[in-house]
Amino acid sequence: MTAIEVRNLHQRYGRRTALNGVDLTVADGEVVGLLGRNGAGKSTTVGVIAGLLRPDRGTARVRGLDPIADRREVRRLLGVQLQDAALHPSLTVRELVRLHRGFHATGADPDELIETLGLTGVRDTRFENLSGGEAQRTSIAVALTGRPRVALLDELTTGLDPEARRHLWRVITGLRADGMTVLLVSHAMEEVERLCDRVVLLDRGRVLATGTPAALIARTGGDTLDEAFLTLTGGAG
Ligand SMILES: Nc1ncnc2c1ncn2[C@@H]1O[C@H](COP(=O)(O)OP(=O)(O)OP(=O)(O)O)[C@@H](O)[C@H]1O
Repeated sequence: MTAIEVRNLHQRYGRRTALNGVDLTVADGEVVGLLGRNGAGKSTTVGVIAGLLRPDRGTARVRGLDPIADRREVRRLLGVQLQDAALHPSLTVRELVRLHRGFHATGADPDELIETLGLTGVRDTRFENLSGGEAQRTSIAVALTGRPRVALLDELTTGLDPEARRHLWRVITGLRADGMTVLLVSHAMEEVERLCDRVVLLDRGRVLATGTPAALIARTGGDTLDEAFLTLTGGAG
């Protein structure tokens, strides 16, 4: 079964072309990194897959379902963590996780999830008073409340301290072992090398390269994914 299938996506914002024919496939159980320079079109792609944005052209499918036409079914399958998630500011971490858990017929135990994300110490703190990293982890907890089969994680660990980042990598590795599929937007190449089976590199709204991290490194003749990224996007030197 294909978890995510994106075909020929085109999206413009006014005169700016954000997506210019993006194709992307994520197999069930795969962890795929979506990489690219700022403005390459990663969040726009995620927005289309999440059903938040109707593309000008092209299609997105989540386990064969249309994110807009089949919104209810897709919501059951999909967990979405967005950059700068706007959660209700005056609710506490625990209230937020419980509230979102209530949107799903089945799902994770809220207190277990709070513990897993390392948020027990701030579970009674309002969202508006959390630190950046705590707010980020709360948005991930909210994305995982329904035990999604497919997760879209947009900048999973941006703004997290090194310990929290490593902790989260272990969380994702564990969820993956349980069969969760992940599309991970990331600028952190170490994270991508550790977590991802495959990467899709976007550049100016097109797929520039795709393959395993090791294959991209080999293809560019460098030693690290950082170098491969810079070589492929023309940013080296
Ligand atoms: N709502 C919008 N209105 C106008 N332009 C937009 C809008 N959203 C995105 N864009 C533009 O579309 C392009 C792609 O943006 P997108 O957010 O998808 O990039 P990204 O790869 O996620 O970038 P980043 O790494 O900075 O998060 C950018 O040029 C951006 O300025």
